[in-house]
Amino acid sequence: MFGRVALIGLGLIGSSLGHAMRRGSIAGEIVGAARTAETREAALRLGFIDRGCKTAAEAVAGADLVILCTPVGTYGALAAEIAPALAPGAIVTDVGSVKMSVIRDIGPHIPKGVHFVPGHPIAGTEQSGPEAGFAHLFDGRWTILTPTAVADPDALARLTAFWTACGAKVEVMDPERHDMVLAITSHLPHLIAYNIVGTAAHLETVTESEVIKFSAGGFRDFTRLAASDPTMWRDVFLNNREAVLEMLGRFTEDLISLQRAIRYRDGQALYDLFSYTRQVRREIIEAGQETPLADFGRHPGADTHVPNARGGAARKGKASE
Ligand SMILES: NC(=O)c1ccc[n+]([C@@H]2O[C@H](COP(=O)([O-])OP(=O)(O)OC[C@H]3O[C@@H](n4cnc5c(N)ncnc54)[C@H](O)[C@@H]3O)[C@@H](O)[C@H]2O)c1
Ligand SMILES: O=C(O)C(=O)C[C@]1(C(=O)O)C=C[C@@H](O)C=C1
Repeated sequence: MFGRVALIGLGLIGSSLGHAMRRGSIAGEIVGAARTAETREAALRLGFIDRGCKTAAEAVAGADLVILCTPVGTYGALAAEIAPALAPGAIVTDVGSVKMSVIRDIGPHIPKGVHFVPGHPIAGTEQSGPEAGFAHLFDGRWTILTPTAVADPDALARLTAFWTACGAKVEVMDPERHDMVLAITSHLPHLIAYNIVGTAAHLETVTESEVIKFSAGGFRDFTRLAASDPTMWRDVFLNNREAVLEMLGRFTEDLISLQRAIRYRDGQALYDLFSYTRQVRREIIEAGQETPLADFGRHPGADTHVPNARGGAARKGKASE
């Protein structure tokens, strides 16, 4: 499918892509860029690259497809570094968890004749580094592509075929909508996890009690998310600031409603919400995670107001409507 693919960053996502490319015989040669010899050696030993380079500029020379797999805060400097070395006709893409900032940071550096199509696989774990990857990470999961208005249709089609060959289902989305959707479905859950684990750990320290030792399953589920890579998530929150703050505002309002329901012993309100959320979970499982992305944000009785794919506004009413 591609003669030479350059992976910039050989952590969880870079290594998983390398393994997936091997599995599907997608690339003639996989070149990987990592700053440390230790990472390059691990990648060669694990067999998901053919050649390791110390710099990104070295790795992209002669590549037909270049995939940035580093934290989103690095993209501007990396794009500036690789720009002069990119081959004419190459496709540059990324896997970053935020899309507006990626377009802002990479877009201006892309030379004429090189095609830029941003992307984001909605698949991952709390692990990081070259040992963390595996070939089936993307199987049956969504990858969202957010081409700009000037994107080359052929490059978009080739990248769609690439992700499909890696096992993913592909959806094209407006980058602004992507950032709003992911703010509520991925970024906020991580923020909540970081916060609750931090609060519990602090409580344990100040009360000198064994809060964490006796932690229940619910708390342990949060600790998995809260173990995710600090650099990656720092960059996500700094680069999806507006959308996360918007969703955090809505979340806080809903949390205060719950607080009031508990204070005023409004069991019906609690029961109604918990029944609804249980149904959401069942629908996701029944759909085998195939719940359309456009369906997020439904809430019983809520006047949920979600920007639609064209940047306009789509109102969603009660779930039963
Ligand atoms: N972890 C997930 O669940 C997940 C899922 C989807 C997308 N993403 C996105 O994928 C990207 C990579 O995340 P990951 O989970 O693979 O992280 P990771 O920490 O496992 O890997 C990132 C790698 O990039 C390297 N790196 C950092 N700066 C670099 C630079 N300037 N030049 C070269 N290498 C550099 C790091 O040393 C590390 O090996 C991020 O943009 C993240 O937002 C992550
Ligand atoms: O499953 C996990 O551990 C993840 O955090 C993966 C997850 C997510 O929130 O679903 C995290 C960040 C991404 O950009 C995409 C996927």
